[in-house]
This record gives sequence, structure tokens and C-alpha cells, in this order.
Amino acid sequence: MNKIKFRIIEGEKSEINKTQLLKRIYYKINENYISEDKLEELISSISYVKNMLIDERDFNKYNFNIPGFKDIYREYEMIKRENNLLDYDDMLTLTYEILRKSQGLLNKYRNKYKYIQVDEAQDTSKVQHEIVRLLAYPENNLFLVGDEDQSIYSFRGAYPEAILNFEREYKGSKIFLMEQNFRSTKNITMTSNEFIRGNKERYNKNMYTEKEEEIPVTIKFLMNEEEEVKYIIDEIYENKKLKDTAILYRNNLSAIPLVDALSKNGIPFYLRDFKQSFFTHWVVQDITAFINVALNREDIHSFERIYYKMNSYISKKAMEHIKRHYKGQSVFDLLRRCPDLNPYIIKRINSIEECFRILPYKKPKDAIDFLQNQLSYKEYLDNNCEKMGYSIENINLIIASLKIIANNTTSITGFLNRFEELQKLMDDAKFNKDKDAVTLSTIHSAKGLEFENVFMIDLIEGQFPAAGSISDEDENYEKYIEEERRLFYVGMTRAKKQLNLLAVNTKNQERVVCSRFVGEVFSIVNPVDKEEELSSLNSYGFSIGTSVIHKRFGQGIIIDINQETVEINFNIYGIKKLLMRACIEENLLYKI
Ligand SMILES: Nc1ncnc2c1ncn2[C@@H]1O[C@H](COP(=O)(O)OP(=O)(O)OP(=O)(O)O)[C@@H](O)[C@H]1O
Repeated sequence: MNKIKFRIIEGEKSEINKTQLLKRIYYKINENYISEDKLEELISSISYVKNMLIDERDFNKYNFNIPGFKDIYREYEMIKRENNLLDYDDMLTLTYEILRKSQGLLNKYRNKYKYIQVDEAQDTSKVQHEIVRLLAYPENNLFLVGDEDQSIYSFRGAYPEAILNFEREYKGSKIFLMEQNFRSTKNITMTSNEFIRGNKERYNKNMYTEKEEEIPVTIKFLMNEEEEVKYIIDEIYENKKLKDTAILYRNNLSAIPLVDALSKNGIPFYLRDFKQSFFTHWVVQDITAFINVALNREDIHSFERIYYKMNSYISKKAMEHIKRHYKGQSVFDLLRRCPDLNPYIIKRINSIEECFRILPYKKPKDAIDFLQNQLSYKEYLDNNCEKMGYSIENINLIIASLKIIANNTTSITGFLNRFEELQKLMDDAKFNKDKDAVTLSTIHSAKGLEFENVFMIDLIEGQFPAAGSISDEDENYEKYIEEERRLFYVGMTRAKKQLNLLAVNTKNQERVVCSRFVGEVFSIVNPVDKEEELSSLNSYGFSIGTSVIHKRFGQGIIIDINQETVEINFNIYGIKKLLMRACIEENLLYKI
């Protein structure tokens, strides 16, 4: 038999590295460098295709938000095939292929393993389940342990349906529900149990605990992100149990203002799995380049990064010209000496230089607003983000995080220094793992962990559920929301004694809508008798001016009401007229 030697391309140390290879292919196909977050998305998408056993011909049925995805995928597969390279996902698909083709090998392994046990079955992918199915047949001595309510990796191919369809797929099998919770107080167990019932794709479990009720689940609506951080710090000072406290968030970016505030207050923290990609993100690099040019008009490298991102009408040819003649002078002086410039362009160069002259005198946060508006960087982002495959919501979140750092500094040099300090603080925080320190983590990374005291923060629509690439008109929207609800549930069930859910009214000075999931928990911890609610409604329950949360439309204010209908001005969806009885009977509307 011919032996083929395969090489694995995973990990930084491998001879041929998967990420390097994908970066190269992306560049070849798109003639553009791939950013860190896009690279992550590309890797997940390839994993998804492999793990879900998706045929290339069906790619158009899926929403892969990566320019040239099909061509990148083909090229990646071809290079691996021609060079006998494998990534981790290929190890699964290849195993599956070999076992299907070679009856001899399949029999060998079937005989070798009489009993098969699978843990974390909710995170097991379709191809993994298919391999298990082949190996277990015909005895089917198969035992899966998992919790479909904690399945949070479907974006990279986890396949919880295998648990849900188990009895149908394996005739004569049995399901045992493990309903006793040994971790959390009664308050937390009952609230999270009720909450996850909002999902349909699940076994109907009745989680219970023999622990005491203890502290009720707390929901706080805070004015803004500064108040949110202040609230957490005050609570931590009161409790002082650093090691037993975790602050959990949906989006890695939420860590930035936290780190800023915790470090200033001398509270040690351990940062799980933070991706430094924030600091190297192209938007962050653009903004620092603007500031660098403002501080030093001779900084040609920073200028080259941004000259075409500010509506300057400076051509590539002019840029090449100044690079050729550059000897450490001001880029603006050089620009004015370019040949063939018309008076309009010269006027434009002068006005841009004036903006860069003013910028250092502004407060750091105003400086970011200024470069966005006066130097038209915002317009550049608005016009180009979607074209380049980035969601503008995400880009705005990144800018909002920068503004929070900026807001806590007094000069733009102070801002740049703090920015560097934060990078170092976050880098060093990974060494605090076993120290007496508060844990900061995304919910994804907190899976499997537990803490006495848990804060879930930034619980606002757009962040949780995240503003994904999926619209609410999409047929898969409900599936998407169910996955987000499971993630919320994973966060809630990390808490042993105290669970604090925090939402803000404004972020980056803009009104935001509280997460629908907070609304759902709110109605669980503040139950109302429906009949009583209906009769009080007829009199004074809800009235014009009452602030409400609607499960579907988020936060709003009642502007008109009668016995049958209620008219609400929603922050995001505008004015809607709804049937009062349906809102109450289906638990859709809550006062806040
Ligand atoms: N039979 C038991 N008696 C007492 N305590 C238990 C028992 N089983 C588990 N525990 C405790 O309950 C907590 C949760 O257990 P464990 O982490 O094993 O559960 P899990 O199902 O993996 O949870 P999750 O999937 O939510 O992370 C731990 O603190 C563990 O020590």
C-alpha cells in the first residue's frame, strides 16, 4: 500500500501555517490584506463548511460574509491537496471519508471500541456525529452527555440537533434528563430555567436545586457606560471577593472601559482570552494615524495611511510624488509643491492642514469627533465599510470604545500614552490567573466556569443579541435568536450566589435599547397576575409616558393608549400601534 505523509498546518509553530496561508490566498483573490477579525470569520466559515459537510455547490444557500469566499475556499483546498497538507477540520472530514470507503478499516475500529461515550455532545459537529454513527453501528452502544441549552458554537459547525434527534436516529434509545443543579441558588436556578424555556428547539427540562433561595437576581438599568462601570466597582469594593467575581460580556470590546476603570481603581483583574486585535484593528490604526499627523506633520507614514480616507482629493500620484521628495519636511509643504495642482486642490490642502493644526488643542474625545466629521473620516467609513465586508455597527462599537478611553484623558498625547498603557495592562493581565483578581471574560470563554458573583454587562440590543449579519426577515432569524438566548443562559448559569444583569440607557451618548433578554428575565423576576394586570390596565396600569420594554421592539415610551390598543414610540423601530391584550397575554410588554 502506498503511504502518503501529511503535514498539519495548525499552530504558529507548524512549518506551513494555516493563518499565513489563508492571508496569502485572501490577498491573491481580493488584492487586499485581510484584517484580524475577518481572518477569524474566514477560519470559522471554513470550519463550518467542513463540520457541517456542506457541498461547494450549495455555498450560495449560506450567508458567508467574506469577499470571494468560494474562490478562497477552492484555492485553499487545492493547495492543501497538492501539498498533502491537513488542517484540524480535514482530519475529521478525511477520517469520515476513509471510514466510509474502507470497510476493512471501519470493521477494525468497530471491533476495537465496543462502547462509545461522547461528552459535550452539544458542541460536537455533524461530521463528528457521522463518524460516531459509523463506529457505533450495528451495536449502537452509544452514550452522549450534553446540554443542548448550552450549545453556543453553531457558527463554527456545532450540531446540537444530534442530541435533539437522538431518539429518532437511534431506535430504542433512552433520554435521561439531569435536572438537579448543584451549583446555583434557587433564585438563579429557577430564573434561568424559566428564561431558557423561551427557546423551542430543546428538551423541556425542569431544573431544580436543593440550595436556598438567597439573593434575588438583580437587574440594573444604568444611565450610561460610566455609571455601569462605577456600579460594578462599588459592588466589588463592598464584596471584596475578587477571585469569586466575574464580569461577563458578549463582545470582547466591553473589556476596554472595564480595564481602564479597574486599573485606575487598583482592582486586580484576570483577562481570559482577550484578543489584542482591538489595538491593531485598522480603524484604530487609522485614528491613531490621524492623531500622529496632527502631532507631527512630518509623519509621512501615518499620512500615507489616511490621505485617501478624508475626502482630501489628494491623488495617489501626488502621494508618490511627496514620498519621492521627502526629506523629513511637512507633508503639507511637500503637497503644495506638487506639479499640476489646481487652485481648488491647494485650497483643500490648506483647509485640511488647518484641521490637523487645530486637532491637538481639542479634548481627546472631541478630537475623535472632529476627525470623523471635519476630516470626513466618518463619511469614508459609511461609504466603504459594507463594501469591504465590515458591519458599520461593529466599526462604531470600536470607535465608541476608543472614545471611552479618550474621555478619561485630558490631552491627545495623554490619550496615546493611555492607549499604550492599556495594551500592556491587558497583556499582563493573563498572568493573574491564580491570583486574587476579578475575572473578565466573554461568555463564550466562560463556558464551564463558575463564580459566586457574576455581572453580565452591556445587555443592550445590537450587542446582546448581537447585531449579526442576519435580518429579522430572514427565515433563520429565530434560530439565531435561540443561539443568542442560549449564550445568555450560559452567562446566567455561571453564577453560584449572585447574578447581576446590567443594561444602559445610552452608550457613546446615544440612546440604546435594553436587551430583549433582560426584558424576559425582568418579567420572570417580577411576575404579574395577568388578570390583575389586565384590569389595572383598564384603569391606571400603563399610561401615556410610561417607559416600556417590548420583547420584539425593545425600549420605548407609550404615546397613546385605550382599552384595545397601545401606541408606542420605540427607540429603534419608531411608532407602532399594538393590540393591548396580545401584548399582555403573550408576555410581550413590560414596564421599566
Ligand atoms: N453530585 C454532586 N453533589 C454535589 N455537588 C455537585 C455534584 N455534582 C456537581 N456538583 C457541583 O456542581 C457544580 C457544577 O458541576 P459541573 O461543573 O460538573 O457541572 P456541569 O454540568 O459541567 O455544568 P455546566 O455545564 O453548567 O458548566 C460544581 O461546583 C460541582 O462541584
